[in-house]
Amino acid sequence: MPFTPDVTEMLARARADLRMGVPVILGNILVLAAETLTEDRLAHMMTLDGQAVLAITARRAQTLKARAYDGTLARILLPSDATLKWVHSIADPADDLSAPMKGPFITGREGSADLHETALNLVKSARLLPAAVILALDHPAAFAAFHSLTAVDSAAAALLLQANSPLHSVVHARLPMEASDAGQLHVFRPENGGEEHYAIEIGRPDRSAPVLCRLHSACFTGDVLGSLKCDCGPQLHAAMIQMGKAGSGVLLYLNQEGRGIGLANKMRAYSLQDQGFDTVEANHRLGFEDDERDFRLGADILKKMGFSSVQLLTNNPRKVDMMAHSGITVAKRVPLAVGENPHNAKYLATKASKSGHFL
Ligand SMILES: Nc1nc2c(ncn2[C@@H]2O[C@H](COP(=O)(O)OP(=O)(O)OP(=O)(O)O)[C@@H](O)[C@H]2O)c(=O)[nH]1
Ligand SMILES: [Zn+2]
Repeated sequence: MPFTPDVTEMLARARADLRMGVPVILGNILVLAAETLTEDRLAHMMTLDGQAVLAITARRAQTLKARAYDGTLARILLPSDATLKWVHSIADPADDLSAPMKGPFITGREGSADLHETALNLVKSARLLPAAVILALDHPAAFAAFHSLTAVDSAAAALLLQANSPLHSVVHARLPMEASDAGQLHVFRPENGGEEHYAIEIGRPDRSAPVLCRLHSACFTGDVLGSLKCDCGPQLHAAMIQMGKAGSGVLLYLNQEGRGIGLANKMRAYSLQDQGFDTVEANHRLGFEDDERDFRLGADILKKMGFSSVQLLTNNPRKVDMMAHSGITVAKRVPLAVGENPHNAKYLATKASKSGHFL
């Protein structure tokens, strides 16, 4: 039926619901994001039949010393007297150092954890802390209808959450900039209701030759505020100036703030960095991988714009590999080492030693 939302659209609703603290139904489980859970909803859930669990990633479980029987995740059984503070202290590492004794935890290993994994991917895609309170329901459809909850087919959701959503060009217009007065800004919108991404085209690059290209991930703190904690702002500006001088180039501005964890989680990571953890350790303590970005969308945008070969301005080997795997030839890697200062020297050293960045 043309008016009925499809699974992609239901997933977008589910993301919005979870961000507001509204539970959603995935297959036969009830999912509540730990970050946005409220006292009322937790209390109501505890009146329902069944054993609720708090699903966290194996990364977070490692910090908490909870057994992760399910590979990528752990299912901590909710005790009958579980409080909101208990849930939050497991999901959020903010007070790990001041209140380290959180366990011992009893973790589940019965049955499949596939739905729990999909639920965590959904919560991550909503840019929330990767932790969810989950309860299996006997009659999910009736429960969803009674409480007006968004219900999503779990198998289709699992596939969609792994896939790269198709992007569509929305508009492009002339934009004279300091780096070049022959600029154009293109806006691309994904079908899944996620963040838009931008391409800044400088000059009229020849589509049949390798274009000077930068794949830049959004960094509000570095790009806009001039933060000294990273090198993003200087890299953005240096790349634009280099393209301006060369007379042509394309800069992809991908809205993947905080290496794909979102600004709120990045600020949580910064707080942990102030407690002494490096950029990679901070992501892990929050329950994320080092880098949650999907660079395939950069290759998609280039193809949509008619490019097949790039001279890539980067120090990140993953970006080079992804281009090659996605059918874009990297004719040359152009190093982009700018913006080192006393505040970010350790951050840059960690990227080189732990993430394999070229120096
Ligand atoms: N999670 C997290 N993200 C960070 C931190 N510092 C910077 N970022 C984010 O890291 C991303 C930096 O992206 P890029 O400029 O593409 O940098 P890169 O992956 O090092 O690759 P190149 O600059 O191309 O060499 C941005 O999304 C920033 O918001 C941090 O300490 N933690
Ligand atoms: Zn940055």
